[in-house]
Amino acid sequence: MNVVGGQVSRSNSSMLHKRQNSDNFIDGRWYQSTTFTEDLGSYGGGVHQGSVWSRASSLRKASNGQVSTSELTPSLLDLHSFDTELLREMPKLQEGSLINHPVHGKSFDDLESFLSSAKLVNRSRGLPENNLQKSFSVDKERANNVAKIKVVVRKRPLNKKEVDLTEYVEKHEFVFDAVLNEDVSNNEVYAETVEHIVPLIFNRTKATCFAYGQTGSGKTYTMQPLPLKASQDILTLVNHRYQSQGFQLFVSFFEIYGGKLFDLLNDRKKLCMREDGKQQVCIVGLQEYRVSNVETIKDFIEKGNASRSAGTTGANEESSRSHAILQLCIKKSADGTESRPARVVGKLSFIDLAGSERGADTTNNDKQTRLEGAGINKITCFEGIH
Ligand SMILES: Nc1ncnc2c1ncn2[C@@H]1O[C@H](COP(=O)(O)OP(=O)(O)OP(=O)(O)O)[C@@H](O)[C@H]1O
Repeated sequence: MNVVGGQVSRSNSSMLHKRQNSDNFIDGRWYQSTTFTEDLGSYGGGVHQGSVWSRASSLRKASNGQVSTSELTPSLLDLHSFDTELLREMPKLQEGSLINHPVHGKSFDDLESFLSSAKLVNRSRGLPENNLQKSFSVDKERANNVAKIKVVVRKRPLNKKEVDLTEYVEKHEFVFDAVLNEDVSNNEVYAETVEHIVPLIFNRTKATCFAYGQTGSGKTYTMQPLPLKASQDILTLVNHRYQSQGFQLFVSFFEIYGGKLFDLLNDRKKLCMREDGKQQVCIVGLQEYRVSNVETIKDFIEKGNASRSAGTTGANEESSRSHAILQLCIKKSADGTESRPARVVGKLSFIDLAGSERGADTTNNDKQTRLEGAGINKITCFEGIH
């Protein structure tokens, strides 16, 4: 693999960090990438058939905590992820209608206080104080796009059916935040991607981790252990650092299959996705469960995984045919007790995307599998979701 720029390698592993170049198909192996985003507000999104969509510039939080307008580097893309809010089912809702509902926890109120207290608007644009209000609506919209993105590529070992085609592979250069070789364990993947984000969700942060890559590249293998490890760490914080502060952990799990939504923790009940007046995506009828011990979470995750739509493709015998979204939500009531309804404080979303499929991977597939593939590739664009 070609590498340019500085590298830092872990003393005890083959992890390589920062500014590395690689192919989607390198050294005869397929790669999948894990992307992690943190967001201060709402989410939108766009991933277009293997490439991450980015904007030319955005507000970005610097290491000193200030936000500045800057060009995005290739390794820090302004990708919107998508977020969901739970909505109780309402019998009179019409298909496709917009609905208003109390947005739990965050959004513009929190963001406004964040922006004004940090004087982000003035600092980032150099405007006089009295222009602050005038420019606020523009900045509010831009600040909603504030995102930190980390893109990590993991290389998997060849399987028995694969041959090493390294010498025939065209070389292309890409830049990632980290590249994890085939001897890196799932625990190390967790440490590299999710672990440091967990404490932030107790502080009004919503974050998304998703795996993206071709069918058979190892997305499910990589993603499946992450929510359980994150839950363990969340519960440790709830029971120790935040003991008696009224934080509660909730889990929900659903999939998008063939353009439809199914609740994986509620007998695959069909769900509706809607957008409210604040462009928040709402999953109507999705069940979420309060969890307070790791065993229960493990059971939920296993149950959800067992309910996922799976099939066989030319490239993967046990291919996920759906996009699966598992959310860990931290809530807290206003007074920290359980007597009042809890509101969302932060959320961690894990998205195991169905594999993007090349035509070459689907030549042996039957009609249903090909239609699934077309649907998967279409939905991967997240059109209509954000
Ligand atoms: N890092 C790894 N080490 C060992 N085996 C791996 C690794 N990554 C993936 N595999 C194996 O490769 C096969 C394909 O992996 P997986 O099902 O996770 O791919 P996928 O990208 O989720 O595919 P699809 O999109 O079709 O669902 C599985 O048998 C899995 O056990």
